[in-house]
Amino acid sequence: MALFEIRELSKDFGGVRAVDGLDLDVEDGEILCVIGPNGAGKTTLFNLVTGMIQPDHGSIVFTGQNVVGLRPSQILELGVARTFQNVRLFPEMSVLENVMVARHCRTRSGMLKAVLRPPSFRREEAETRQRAEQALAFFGSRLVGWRFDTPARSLSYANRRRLEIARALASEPRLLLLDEPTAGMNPRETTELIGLIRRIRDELGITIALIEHDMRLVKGVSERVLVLDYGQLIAAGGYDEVASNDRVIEAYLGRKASAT
Ligand SMILES: Nc1ncnc2c1ncn2[C@@H]1O[C@H](COP(=O)(O)OP(=O)(O)OP(=O)(O)O)[C@@H](O)[C@H]1O
Repeated sequence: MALFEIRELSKDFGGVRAVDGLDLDVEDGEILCVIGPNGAGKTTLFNLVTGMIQPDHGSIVFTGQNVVGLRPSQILELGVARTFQNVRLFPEMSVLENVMVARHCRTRSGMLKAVLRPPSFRREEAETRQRAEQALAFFGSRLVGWRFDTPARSLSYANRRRLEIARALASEPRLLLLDEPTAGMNPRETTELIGLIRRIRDELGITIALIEHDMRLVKGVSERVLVLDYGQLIAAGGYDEVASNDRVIEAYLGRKASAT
């Protein structure tokens, strides 16, 4: 059984059909890239899958459960985490606090316990801290040590993007959705991220789907590439297969000369 099954998924915005009758399976443990020209429906697809918007038609089944109609927090609890095209952190909170907060979906203590601080709360808090530190340690020396206490707003852009991924990891997802993770990164940082994405899958067993415009990353990391155009799946396969597909060249690569 696929980890994720999408059937006949459609979403309209006024007169625009952003996602148009999409059928799509994501296999457990794969690294998948979703590409396509601007406005092809990639972000809308991620928004539908994470419950941020509701489809007009179709089903989205994650580990056997239809998640259409669930709230984003419920979908996160089931194990689908994401990052955003525009980094969304708590700028005044520290690096460590940003990640600890993201574990909220895995903790049980409520407001009362946070005020009274019984032993069960302190145990849970210690575990939350430890798990957050583990998620940050995944990025080598970049987000650890003195950086734990640094406010997120003072991080470099690349480190903010890494912190967003650490936040998603801290929620212990089975499926991680990354929306343009290399936006604003230089070539060296992009190469580093390719290695990191592979490690997330290999070491943590997390299935990864990413939207990306940077073809170095798409080529370097994806085992399967899906190409959307006008909300429809026009091609799927390995990078080389997709890159030589006439419909893709016409719809996407032809319009983006840098995609080689
Ligand atoms: N909230 C919205 N209201 C109205 N139209 C929207 C909304 N969200 C997306 N659209 C439209 O739906 C279509 C698909 O947009 P979407 O952002 O999903 O594309 P994309 O492939 O992610 O593009 P990009 O690569 O530029 O991020 C576009 O025509 C867009 O203008």
